[in-house]
Amino acid sequence: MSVDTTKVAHSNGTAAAAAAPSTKIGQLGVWADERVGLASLAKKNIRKVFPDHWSFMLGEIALWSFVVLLITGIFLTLWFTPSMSEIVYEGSYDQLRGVYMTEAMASTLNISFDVRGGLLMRQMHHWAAMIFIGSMMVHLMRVYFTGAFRKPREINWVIGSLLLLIGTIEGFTGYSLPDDLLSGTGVRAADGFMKAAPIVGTWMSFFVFGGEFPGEIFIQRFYILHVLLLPGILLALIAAHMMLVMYHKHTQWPGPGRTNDNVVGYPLLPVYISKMGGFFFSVFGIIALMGGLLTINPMWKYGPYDPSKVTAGSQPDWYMGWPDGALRIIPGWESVIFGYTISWNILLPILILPIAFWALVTAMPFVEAAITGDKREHHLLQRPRNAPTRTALMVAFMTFYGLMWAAGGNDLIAIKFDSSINNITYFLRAAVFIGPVIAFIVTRRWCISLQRHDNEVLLHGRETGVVERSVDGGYSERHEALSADAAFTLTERDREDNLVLSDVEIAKLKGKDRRRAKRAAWWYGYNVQKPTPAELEAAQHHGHHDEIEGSDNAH
Ligand code: HEM
Ligand code: HEM
Repeated sequence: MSVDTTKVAHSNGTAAAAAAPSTKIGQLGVWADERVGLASLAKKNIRKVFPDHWSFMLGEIALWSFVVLLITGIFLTLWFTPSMSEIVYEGSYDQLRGVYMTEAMASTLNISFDVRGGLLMRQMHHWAAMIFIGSMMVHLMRVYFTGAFRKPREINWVIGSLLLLIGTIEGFTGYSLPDDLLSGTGVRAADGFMKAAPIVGTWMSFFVFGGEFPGEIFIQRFYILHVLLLPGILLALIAAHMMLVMYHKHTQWPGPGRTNDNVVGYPLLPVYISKMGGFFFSVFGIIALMGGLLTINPMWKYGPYDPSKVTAGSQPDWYMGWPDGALRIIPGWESVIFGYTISWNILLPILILPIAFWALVTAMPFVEAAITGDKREHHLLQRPRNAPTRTALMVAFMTFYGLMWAAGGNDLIAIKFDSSINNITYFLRAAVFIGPVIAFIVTRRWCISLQRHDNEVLLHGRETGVVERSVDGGYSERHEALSADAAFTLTERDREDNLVLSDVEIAKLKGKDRRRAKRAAWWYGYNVQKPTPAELEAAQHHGHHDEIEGSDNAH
C-alpha cells in the first residue's frame, strides 16, 4: 500500500516539486541535467579526494602551459598568413623594408611590430612552448623516480610518453612557421634527415615539400599540422590522461593514515578547484611576465630564409638539442650497399637513436615489471632511495641526455672556454658511453647509503650533536627518538627480500625461472631492507634502557 502511495506521489509530481531548487542557478542546473544528464557523474567526481604534494603540481604546469599555448596560438592564427608566396615587406621594421620574403615571414614581422600586443603574444606562445615541454619532462621524472608508473598506471605512462613525442613535433612545426633564416635552417636540416632514410628518403622529402626542397607548400602543410591536427591529438590524449588519473585515483606518499587502499587528501570541490584555478593564473602570469620581459626568437634579426645561407651558432630550440648533439659528435660513417649510400652519421643519431630512446622510455614500466616480476597494484609512492636500481637507471639516462645536449652546443662551449672543438668532440664521444655507467654505479651506491641512514635513524634515533660524558669517563652522542609519525612513514614500505632468492635457490632453478630470479636479484640485490618489527622493538627497548641508565647516572 505504501509503495502505491509513493507511486502516486511521484506521478503527481509532489516529490519532484519538493526537490525542485529555489534558486535560478539551481533551476538552470536541473534544466540542463534533464537534457544532458551529467549530475550523477558530477556528483560522483566533484568530491573526489586528491592527495597533496608539491611534486604533483608538475603535471599541472604542463596542463596550464598547454592552455596558454591554445589561447595565444588562436590569437596568432588571426594574423599569421601560412603562405610561401613572395612579397616585398612594407611594414614598420625599417631594416627589412623593401626586402623580398614569404608572406609567412612578413606576417610574423607584422605580428611582432604592427599588431597591438602581437609581440607579447608571440613571445608568450614561444615561452609557453618551452615551459610545456620542460614541465612534461620534469613531470615524467617525478612519476618515474617515485614509482607512480607501476601497475595500474602503465597505460597512463604510455599516453604521457606519446604526449612528449607529439608535443615535441608540435613545437618543431611551430618553430618552422615564421620562415626566417633560423627556422628555415631547421627545416633544411629536417629535409636532410628525411633523405638519409634508406630507400624511401628522397621520396619522403619530395612528398613533404611537394617537390625539391624548399618548394612552395610546406608552410601551409606545417600550419595545418600545427594548428589543427597535432593540437587535436594532444587535446584528446590529455583528456584521456586526466580521465585515467581520476579513474585510478592519484597516488600518495606514505604517512600516518595512508595505505595502499585509501586516498587521504582534499576534495576536488572546493579545495582543489580553487587551487587549480589559482595555479592556472600563476602559470599564465609567469608566462605573461616572461613574454613581456624576455626576448625569444627575435626572427627580425635573422632575415628571410635563403637556402644558400646559414648563420653561425644557429641552435634549435632546447628540446631538439640532444639529437643535434648526437649528430655533431658521431664519426662520419657511411657505407655503400648495392650502389646505395647509407649515411650512418645521420641515420644513427637522428632517426634510430631518438626513436630507440623514446621507445625505451615508453617501455620502462614494462621493463621493470619484467625484471622484478612484481604484479601487485601500487598506490603508495616510493622514495627514490628505496628503489636504488630504478633511480640509478633514470640518472644514467639523464646523464646520457645531458652529455648529448652539451654536444649540441659544442661550438658555443669551444668559444666560451676558448678550447678546441675537436678535443670537446673526442671527450664527449667517450663521455656519452662512460658517463652513464659511472652515474648508475654512484647513484645506486648513494641510494643504498641513504637507505642505511634511514635504518640507522629508525633504530637509534636522530643524532643530536650533543656529546655526553658518563661517570665512568666514556663519551657518547645523545640520540633523539623519532616521532611516532616519522617512524611510521619511514617503515611504510615493502620488504623485498622475499622477492630475491639466494644463490643456492637460484642454482636449483632452470631456464626462464632461473633467468627471472637472476634479474630480480640484480634489481633488488643490494637494497637495505627496513628493520623487522622484532629489530625495531629490540632497538626501542635498548634505547629506553640507556635513557634510564643515563638518568640514573646523572643523579
Ligand atoms: C601534456 C603533457 C602532460 C600533462 C598535461 C600531464 C598532466 C598530468 C596531471 C595534471 C597529473 C596529475 C598530477 C600529477 O601527478 O602531476 C598527471 C599524472 C600522471 N602523469 Fe602526466 N601529464 C603529461 C605528460 C606526462 C608524461 C610525459 C608522462 C610519462 C611518460 C606522464 C605520466 C603520468 C602518470 C603515470 C600520472 C599518474 C601519477 C600518479 O597518480 O602519481 N604524464 N599528469
Ligand atoms: C603544444 C602546443 C604548441 C606548441 C608546443 C607550439 C609551439 C610554437 C612555436 C615554438 C612557435 C614559433 C613561435 C615564434 O614565432 O617564435 C609557434 C608558432 C605558431 N603557433 Fe604554436 N604551438 C602550439 C600550439 C598552437 C596552437 C594550438 C595554435 C593555434 C590554434 C598555434 C598557432 C601558432 C601560429 C599561428 C604560429 C606562427 C606565428 C608565429 O610564429 O609568430 N600553436 N608555435
